[in-house]
Amino acid sequence: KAITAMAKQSVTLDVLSYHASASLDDAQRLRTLRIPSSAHFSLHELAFDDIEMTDDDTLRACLRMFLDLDFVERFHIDYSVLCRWLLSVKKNYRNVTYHNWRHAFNVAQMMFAILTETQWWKIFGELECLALIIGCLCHDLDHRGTNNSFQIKASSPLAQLYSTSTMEHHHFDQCLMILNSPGNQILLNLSSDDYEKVVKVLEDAILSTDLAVYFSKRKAFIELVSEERQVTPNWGECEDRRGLLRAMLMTACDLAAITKPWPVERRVAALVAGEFFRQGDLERQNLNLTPIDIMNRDKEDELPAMQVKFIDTICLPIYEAFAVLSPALQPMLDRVKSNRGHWIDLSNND
Ligand SMILES: CCCOc1ccc(S(=O)(=O)N2CCN(C)CC2)cc1-c1nc(CC)cc(=O)[nH]1
Ligand SMILES: [Zn+2]
Repeated sequence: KAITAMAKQSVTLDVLSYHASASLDDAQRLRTLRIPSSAHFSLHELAFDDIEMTDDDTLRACLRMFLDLDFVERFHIDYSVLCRWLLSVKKNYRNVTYHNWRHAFNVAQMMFAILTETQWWKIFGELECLALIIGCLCHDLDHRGTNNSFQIKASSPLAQLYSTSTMEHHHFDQCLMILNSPGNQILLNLSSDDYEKVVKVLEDAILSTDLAVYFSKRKAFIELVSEERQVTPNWGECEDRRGLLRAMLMTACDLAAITKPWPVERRVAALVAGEFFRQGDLERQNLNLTPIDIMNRDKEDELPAMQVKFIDTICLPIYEAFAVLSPALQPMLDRVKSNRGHWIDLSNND
């Protein structure tokens, strides 16, 4: 009991140093910017690339997504509160190599593109779509560039709080903290019933981004897809099926760099590797441990082979299932396969 309280205390201190709310004038400035169309930002593209965008562009693109999904009207979201909330979310991502604001933004854009291109937004309804988009933007909040097993090995304050899905529980904590911060309460005008529902879907969505949770749910999803072979209208009626599809959607969006054109995938894989190798360095220096291969700089030349394994064991199953559910997602599966070819070529050169 004392340990938990102490851990909570030290995490709170740790988190407080990082829980920052955006400044009023930042929000004021964002609020006055013109918001271009989703076509201008290519937000409906499954092959979307944010490389040309400034940070301001990413914030305006998020405002565009909220406007086009009709969230502002439907949930009476105060526009300046929405601006402040977006800035606070962005501010609570750290400057790490991969798990930063840009990753969160790309995951949210992929969710927007899939929900609209497949018309699945009709299955989930506005409340669950709101929770999914908020969940994508918040799903890696305050990530330190180290994974769950590092937290346990380092017995970090977070690991003392959460022994499973350590980081994902923290991301959800941070998400709620920002949603409940004065001036950032975009859900303020929801009925208490709707608020409860959004928070429940939000928690499931963020916890679903733990690959361990994906592995535990994937079998049921693939079996369901092989029976149904498409998203029949009655998918919407069954809460469990909707929950399963939401969980798989979060993973599909979280890993979506693997489905992008080769120049994008190659660039993002380098960021993932950079963050993994940094964790490996920390494990050597601070924990006196030999890092696992994927985090071991000395095994850098095995990276293409690792990506092929990543594609075969984690990515292909989910994007194959999605391509069965909706032909609109076939291009994602095609690009995963062509990226696999590039990684195979690179693994033969070593
Ligand atoms: C690019 C640097 C190497 O990157 C990887 C190496 C190995 C594997 S793995 O499938 O064998 N596996 C995953 C589950 N771990 C628990 C054990 C290791 C995955 C990646 C990888 N992960 C992501 C998601 C963050 C993105 C990405 O592009 N590549
Ligand atoms: Zn993520």
